[in-house]
Amino acid sequence: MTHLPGIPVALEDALDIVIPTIRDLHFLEQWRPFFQRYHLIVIQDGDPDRKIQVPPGFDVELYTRRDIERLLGDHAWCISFKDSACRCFGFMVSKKKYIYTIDDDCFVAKDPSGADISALEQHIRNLLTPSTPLFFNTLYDPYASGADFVRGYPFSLREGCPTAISHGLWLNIPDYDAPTQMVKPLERNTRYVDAVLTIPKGTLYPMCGMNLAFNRETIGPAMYFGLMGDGQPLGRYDDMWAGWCTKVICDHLGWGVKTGLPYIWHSKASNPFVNLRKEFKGIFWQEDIVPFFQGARLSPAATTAEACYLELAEQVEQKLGHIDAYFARLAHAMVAWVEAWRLLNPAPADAEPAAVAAAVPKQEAAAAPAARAKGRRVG
Ligand SMILES: O=c1ccn([C@@H]2O[C@H](COP(=O)(O)OP(=O)(O)O[C@H]3O[C@@H](CO)[C@H](O)[C@H]3O)[C@@H](O)[C@H]2O)c(=O)[nH]1
Ligand SMILES: [Mn+2]
Repeated sequence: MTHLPGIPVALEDALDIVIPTIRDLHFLEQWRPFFQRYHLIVIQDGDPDRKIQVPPGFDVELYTRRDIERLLGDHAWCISFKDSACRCFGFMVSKKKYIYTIDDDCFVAKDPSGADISALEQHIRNLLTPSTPLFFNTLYDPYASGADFVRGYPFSLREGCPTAISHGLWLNIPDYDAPTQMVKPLERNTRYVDAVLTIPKGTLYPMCGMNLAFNRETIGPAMYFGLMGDGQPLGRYDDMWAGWCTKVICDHLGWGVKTGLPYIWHSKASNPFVNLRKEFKGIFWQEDIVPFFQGARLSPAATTAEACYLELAEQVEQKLGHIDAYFARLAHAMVAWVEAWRLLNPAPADAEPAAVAAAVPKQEAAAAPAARAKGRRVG
């Protein structure tokens, strides 16, 4: 990968890697050259007493369900259990400016030349260069080396917008929904497309959490992966929910979302029948959810991700509550998430408090346990 002047190839002091897992973490061995210099936050889902194997030499902070309950107290209910959505707890406990999240069945992919892809380096490049959501550049990423804005691109727009999210893709097992997986069980993604695109303002997209990086200081408070898994009617829409909420907020606040490079190698196809059971309500609910987000409007007073998120939570309850009682619970969970984010990331003393108390339903409001997040150091 050719170096971009002024863009660092690593951000070990400014980026944490978040991994949700129900498995041993032997996959890290292949990422060692790329990840060893970073702090890893592992969210161990399922049985908190299971001892997961972590290869030696990594700087790992491990959190189990028991830690989540301990640190969040009565707010812990908003963090999903038995679903990869639990990863968002890692976003909350991190203290770094950037987050990279990856699944434990994702490995280092190779580009067409056969070279290992430095996924993290490409995500850092995507995040540290501007996005172009207001006007589409037909030669893809104008900030990439060997590319630029094409003729007719307004010069007034060439500074671009700050990038909030970098959405990477996957070779081998594509992130298909269960019905598609069932009719195309043998399909593998072998196409390496050498492009990074800004998703235009006003356009939603299906965000996958498998290979994702974002600016935690800007869009982090809205990167809630919803109420999924155990006890919930929905699964495998965790990243979709976060993607729809954050895209509406990025559009409102003038931030950009990029998709494309880097690729990782997704090695394991999860069971399509289990996936269908998790997804099926989402498959028809999303025909109402997507128009809701397409029509969502935020007020000019909402100038932070947190304030935007609370406005969205109210609209979710008002406009999706008729579909199923789940959406009122999800709206309350969105508010509890913001409250929990505040518990672990208190705003600086001179910051303006955004009105939350009014939005938090009494039965789910909670005493604020004094908590500086501390997981168990492993490795
Ligand atoms: O209950 C669970 C199940 C899994 N995990 C961890 O989450 C990731 C993803 O799990 P897996 O690779 O088995 O599932 P996929 O279907 O490939 O995941 C993709 O589908 C999306 C649905 O949420 C998800 O965003 C994608 O990642 C692994 O690290 C598991 O260990 C878990 O923590 N809890
Ligand atoms: Mn997987």
